[in-house]
Amino acid sequence: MEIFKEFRFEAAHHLPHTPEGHKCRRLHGHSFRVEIHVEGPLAQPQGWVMDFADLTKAFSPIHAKLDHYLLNEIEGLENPTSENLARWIWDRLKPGLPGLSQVVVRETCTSGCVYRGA
Ligand SMILES: Nc1nc2c(c(=O)[nH]1)N=C([C@H](O)[C@H](O)COP(=O)(O)OP(=O)(O)OP(=O)(O)O)CN2
Ligand SMILES: [Zn+2]
Repeated sequence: MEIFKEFRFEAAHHLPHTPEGHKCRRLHGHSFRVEIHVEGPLAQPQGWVMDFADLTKAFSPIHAKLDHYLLNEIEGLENPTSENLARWIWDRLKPGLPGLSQVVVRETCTSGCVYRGA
């Protein structure tokens, strides 16, 4: 069984490796949405994989590092594409959340990335 929780944060970024004149080379912002998925058996008698509140606790320090920051200034996010951000989040969550199965980053309503650890 797999559960997920969605989190939101506001942040600015620019993509320094895009060609001259590319719109994403300019500083701009997004209302990012991040889904954290965890897979595992149903614990009994609770009848859940894990408490959604524990997902919130696990994501909370990461949220604090991202929300209302310029992502390019965060160590490891100097090139903050959706792909790099998804992997950055995964690397920080996985040690404390062994059942982590998927990180989804949505940059806009129509663009995003799914990372499953490889
Ligand atoms: N593979 C990736 N491509 C792009 C990324 C990325 O992280 N990974 N990021 C961007 C920009 O950050 C941009 O802000 C989002 O891209 P895009 O979907 O092109 O934005 P729009 O909402 O303007 O798209 P339209 O659907 O064309 O309006 C670019 N590419
Ligand atoms: Zn962008």
